[in-house]
Amino acid sequence: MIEVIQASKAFAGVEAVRDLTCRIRDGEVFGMVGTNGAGKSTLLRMLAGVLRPDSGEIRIDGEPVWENESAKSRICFISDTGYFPINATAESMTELYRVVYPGFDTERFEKLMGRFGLPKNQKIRTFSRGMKKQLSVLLGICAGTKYLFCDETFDGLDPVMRQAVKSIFATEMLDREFVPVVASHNLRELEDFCDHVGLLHQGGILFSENLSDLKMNMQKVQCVIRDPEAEKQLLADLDIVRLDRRGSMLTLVVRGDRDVILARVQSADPVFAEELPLTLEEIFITETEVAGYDIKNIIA
Ligand SMILES: Nc1ncnc2c1ncn2[C@@H]1O[C@H](COP(=O)(O)OP(=O)(O)OP(=O)(O)O)[C@@H](O)[C@H]1O
Repeated sequence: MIEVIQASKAFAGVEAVRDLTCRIRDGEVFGMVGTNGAGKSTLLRMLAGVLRPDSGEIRIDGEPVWENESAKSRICFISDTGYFPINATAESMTELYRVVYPGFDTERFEKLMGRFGLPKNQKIRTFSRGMKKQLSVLLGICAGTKYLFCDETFDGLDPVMRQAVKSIFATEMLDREFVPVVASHNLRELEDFCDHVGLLHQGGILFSENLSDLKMNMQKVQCVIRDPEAEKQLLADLDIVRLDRRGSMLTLVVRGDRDVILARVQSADPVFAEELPLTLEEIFITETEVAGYDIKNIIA
């Protein structure tokens, strides 16, 4: 488990991370989202022991990570830019990784390279952006570390590749201790493979929630209620966090249990009522609006 306890980090007076506390549990894929400059990369670099917090603590499996080789040996960090030496090939990168990560699984790497159709001996500088990201992920997975920190590594991967990475993550999590932490701007991309999501804004964390709990506790319903009095009563009874009215059609985002909400809507004798899927993006937009943040500045 990773524990971040009241961590802060400033650069020349800019508070990149401010008094941030959160936990990343084993057995979960943790997604980190937020605005530009929210502090995601700074937090990831502190988690990886690359940056030292000005105050507060970062603990990996109970040990402080800063200047702790034992904690760091459990971490592989893929930065947003993905560093490859100028003439590097995938083959030469494996040599480098084998030195840094004694548990690097060469056989698995070669299998995955074949599955992804990536060339082993072509200069990486000639790869497309997406191919470089795929290679970074495969190197990171095969490093064999318990924790894999990915900074915007998945932004720009196509849906088929995202699905492939998701299934590899799932296999790794079944086979060994593996805890991926993925920072991204794109809620839709994260929704595909995260169990838990933390939303950062201006150096702080707005929410850190289990994705299925988030979804279970909020519902979206579209309905038309004929009787104005029944409609008024329905709206008064439900814990509505967002209401959109187009003519007689109501679209409601409601906090609470799905069955209870749907039964209450039915009891208002609707002409029409339908449950709609709620995306992670909508949940965050709603939650952040409730928290008083201007969502246009939060979701990139
Ligand atoms: N080395 C640095 N020197 C000075 N300021 C920095 C440095 N690294 C980060 N910052 C500042 O800290 C704040 C947080 O930056 P950070 O890169 O952590 O955000 P981010 O959430 O990853 O942003 P983005 O989504 O745009 O990549 C920003 O205001 C940034 O300018």
